[in-house]
This record gives sequence, C-alpha cells and structure tokens, in this order.
Amino acid sequence: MMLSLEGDRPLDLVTLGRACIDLNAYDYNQPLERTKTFVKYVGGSPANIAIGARRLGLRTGMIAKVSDDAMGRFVVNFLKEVGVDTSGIVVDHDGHKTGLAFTEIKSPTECSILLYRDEVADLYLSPGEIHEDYLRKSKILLISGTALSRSPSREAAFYAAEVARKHGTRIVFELDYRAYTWKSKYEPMVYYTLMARLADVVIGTRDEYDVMEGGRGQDEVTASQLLAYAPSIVVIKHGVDGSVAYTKDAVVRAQAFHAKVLKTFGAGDAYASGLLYGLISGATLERALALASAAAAIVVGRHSSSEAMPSLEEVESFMNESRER
Ligand SMILES: Nc1ncnc2c1ncn2[C@@H]1O[C@H](COP(=O)(O)OP(=O)(O)O)[C@@H](O)[C@H]1O
Ligand SMILES: O=C(O)C[C@@H](O)[C@H](O)C(=O)COP(=O)(O)O
Repeated sequence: MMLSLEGDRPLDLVTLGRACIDLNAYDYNQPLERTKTFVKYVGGSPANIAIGARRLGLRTGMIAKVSDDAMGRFVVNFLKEVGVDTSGIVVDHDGHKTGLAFTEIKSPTECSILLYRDEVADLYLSPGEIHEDYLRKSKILLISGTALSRSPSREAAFYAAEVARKHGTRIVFELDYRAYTWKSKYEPMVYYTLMARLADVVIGTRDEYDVMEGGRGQDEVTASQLLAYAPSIVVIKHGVDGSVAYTKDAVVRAQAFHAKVLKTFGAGDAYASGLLYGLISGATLERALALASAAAAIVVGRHSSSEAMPSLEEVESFMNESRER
C-alpha cells in the first residue's frame, strides 16, 4: 500500500470544506440564460467526495458550516440519508448562507458553473469549530482548496491539518480551485503551496497546479518539487487525457474510460472518491487510479455530482464492460 494508515478508527475519511447546493439545468443543451428549470442536489466538491466515498463503501464524515435555514437543513438531511456522518457539521447563526452553484449544460462538452457564494457559511468555519476528537476518529482528512480562500475558514483548515498530523490522520489536499472565491492570483499560490507541502497526498488538475505555481508547469517538475516535502503521492488530472500519479519511486498513468457524457462537471469529485476508496482499501496505485477514472466516467453520464455517485458494484461492472480511451 502506498499510504500507511492508522487502523481501527471509526471513520475512514472526513472531508473539510463546503457542503452546498447544486442547481443543475433540467432543460439542458442550451445556455443558462435560457434555462428555466433546475434540479436541486447537494453539491460542493468536499460534500460530493464524502458522498461518493460513502457510496463505494467507506465510512465517511464531513466538517462543514451550513446556513440556519431550509437549504442548510436540506444538505444535512441528505448527507444523513446517504450515511455520511454529520456530527462535524456546524450551523451558522450569523445569517451566512449556503452557497449555490447554477450549472449550465450547453452541450456534453460545453458546461460551466455560475457560483453564488457571497458571504457563504462554509467560509465562516472557524478553528474553534474544529474538534480534535473528530479528527482523531478518522484515517484520512481531505481538505478542499476552496476552504483556504478566505478567513476564518483558511485558519480552520490549517488548524485541522495540524491536529490531523498530531494524531496520525493522513491529509489529502484536493486543490479544488474556484476562481470566484479568491481575491488575487497570489493568494492561491501562497496558501496552496503551504497546504500541498504538508499534505500526504495532493490531487489536482494540471490547470490547478498551474494556479498554484503561478504559470504553466510540467507534471514531473510539479511532482518532484512536492515529493521533496511531506507528500508521498501527487496526482495530476488531465480530463479526457487521463491522469498520472507520482510517488518517490514510481509513475503510474491511467487513461480515461469511454463515457456517454451528459455534462463535464462532477468528474473530479467522483475521481477523488474512487482514488480514496482504492488507497484506503489497500489497492495498488494502478487499481486505485482505474477505480477513480471509472467512477468519474460514470458520473459524467449522469445529471448530478452527488446522487450520481456510483456503488462499488457499478464501478466494477463498468470497468469490466468498458474500455479505456
Ligand atoms: N469526458 C470524460 N469522459 C470520461 N472520463 C472523464 C471525462 N472527463 C473527465 N474524466 C475522468 O475524470 C478525471 C478527472 O477529470 P478532470 O476534468 O481532469 O478533473 P476535474 O473534473 O476536477 O476538472 C479524468 O482523469 C478522467 O479519468
Ligand atoms: O464544487 C462545487 O461547488 C460544485 C459541485 O457540486 C459541482 O458539481 C462541480 O463543480 C463538481 O466539480 P468537479 O468534480 O471538479 O468537476
């Protein structure tokens, strides 16, 4: 196994960051300007990853902050229904709202996301709301990069990482870049670099690493620079061109699977769920990347990024029936 994990913990994975709402175009294949009907789902990358990993059979939980209204309750109720532990989720009592993501599905390859995220509750998560006992319960803490975009959520995330390290809880950093939430190009460069260097596993798209590095980079260079610090696995995603994982002594490549694509988003979250399932269940890195790619290929064919997450049986039968691109 590439990642040594503490055994005997009640949770496999806790994700930290936003638990929000996705409003996905129902009358899709047209621009958002003309879209009139939407389906409401739980969304937000770290929430989707907790849901996806749960669907695959992991015991998952979330550390998040949600609004004290029907939207916040919708999110928490859904997480409970699918078996994600919500005891680390706090309710905001200062009037901050749960973020909304309106998704445009113009065609299977032309999708975009319009975020309504001013004064959102998730970015008001504070260090005092992070509980040491909760982090001690989990084998892995996954931190979403968007949680680093504003204070006090930024301090909460760094504090959680320190507490996790103290208790042997492995840290996975998902770069999860959303331009909208950042004030300048230098902020993600600074905070992504700090978090990536102290994580055990870093996951991001090539474009997201470029944001971190402040310019167009190369996979080998990105990986070797990070592997000189704490990370033992650096994963770089390339959309339909597949993905690659670097460790100190191996480079593992995975091709994307052929998929019937409905929309492009949700792939990354499904990919992270599959990868973490693989790493936690002791699969080889090759197998973990294949599970990740298959979960992603399934989700791009479905309407949401949360309810759409496949079970292990679905992923395995997809892998048996499909071929890589
Ligand atoms: N259109 C697609 N068809 C099949 N698999 C896809 C497709 N898009 C993405 N994937 C899979 O999902 C992974 C992550 O996708 P990517 O677009 O790189 O990340 P993100 O969704 O975070 O931007 C890819 O490495 C690939 O395996
Ligand atoms: O992350 C968000 O706030 C919105 C998500 O719920 C949305 O479905 C999405 O953008 C998924 O992102 P991806 O998996 O990185 O493509």
